[in-house]
Amino acid sequence: MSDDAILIWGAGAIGGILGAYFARAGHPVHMVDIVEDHVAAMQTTGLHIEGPVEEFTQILPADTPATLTGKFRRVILAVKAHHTDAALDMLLPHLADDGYVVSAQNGLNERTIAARIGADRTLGCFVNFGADWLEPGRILYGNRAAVALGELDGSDTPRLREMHALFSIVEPDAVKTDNIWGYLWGKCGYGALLFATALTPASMSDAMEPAKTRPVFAKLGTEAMQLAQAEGIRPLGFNGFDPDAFRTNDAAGINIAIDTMVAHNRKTAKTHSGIYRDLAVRKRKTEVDAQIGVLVDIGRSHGVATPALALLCDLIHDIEDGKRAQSTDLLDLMVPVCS
Ligand SMILES: NC(=O)C1=CN([C@@H]2O[C@H](COP(=O)(O)OP(=O)(O)OC[C@H]3O[C@@H](n4cnc5c(N)ncnc54)[C@H](OP(=O)(O)O)[C@@H]3O)[C@@H](O)[C@H]2O)C=CC1
Ligand SMILES: CC(C)(CO)C(=O)C(=O)O
Repeated sequence: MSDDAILIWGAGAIGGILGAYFARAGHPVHMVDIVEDHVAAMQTTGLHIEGPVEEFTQILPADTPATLTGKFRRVILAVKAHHTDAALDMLLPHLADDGYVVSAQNGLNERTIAARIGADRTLGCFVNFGADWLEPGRILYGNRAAVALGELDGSDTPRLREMHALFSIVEPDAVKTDNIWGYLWGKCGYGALLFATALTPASMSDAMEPAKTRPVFAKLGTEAMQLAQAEGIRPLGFNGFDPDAFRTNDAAGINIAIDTMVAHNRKTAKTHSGIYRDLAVRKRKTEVDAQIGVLVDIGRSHGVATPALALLCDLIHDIEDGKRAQSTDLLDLMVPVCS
């Protein structure tokens, strides 16, 4: 017998918001996280969601992977992309035989998950709302933004409709799509721009706006969207990111897209990306290998050079390793490769 609860594996910024909203709406939810104080807070005083979108506190059943028991049919994975494999090692003993995993993450994690459990047990998901884990039991919900769910083969299934209805509790405009890979690749392009903003201490908007370093953002987006094309994917846009403008290297279209993304991110209480927070606040490794390194590898497999993405990867590694400090100089340093 499997447990009817929705298992949220990784109850940080994204997983925490999903779980709190689902539970408040009356759905059975079970949270899992490796941070013991956070698990204790969710069980006792509750998970506090704060910020401009909504404020509420939700007490939630929660466990660490070590104390969890039972099998679950519906699992939402929301750990950082470089923790996907380790989290799968821990969660698979709890996945029911007829169960499936939804990846509420950035990157192409659905490939990793599908390789472990099969594409038929993997549901695709794209999230672009902004959130920060502040401390045990406290999450900032910075802004609403695009969300999409889809089966990896584009089909419409009862479980897709069920998950779409659940995510619509959090984001009423969530989309049920037959092209989830298009959204995931669109986010790979936007994600590359976010990594570039994290080379600097500036907010996402302040880092992206200046004319002199726009060629860096233009080139990163173009490399990523040309890779999507090489993979046979039709990338999709959202919240200002315009994949076609980047793919075709249309300077006017890219400028409009950057202006729109800057305006979108001026409205969030989450001023800096998750990458910035990993580097500057949490002082830990980022998802760069799992998000940008993967793109460089995909480029190599197609014989497509990705000099800007490769340099971005190196610079983020240098910051992680303490060899360089976050600075707008690092964007300047990328300009010659991107012009
Ligand atoms: N935050 C945001 O605004 C957005 C994030 N995303 C993506 O969503 C994904 C999740 O990010 P986010 O919620 O910000 O990350 P967080 O770090 O806030 O949350 C992840 C949580 O999972 C925990 N964790 C790590 N490994 C395991 C494990 N093996 N088992 C259980 N729990 C584990 C982490 O602990 P610890 O901290 O100790 O590692 C942390 O508490 C990422 O891919 C991110 O890029 C996408 C859109 C927006
Ligand atoms: C900025 C954001 C929230 C997308 O809007 C993101 O995906 C991140 O922080 O990595």
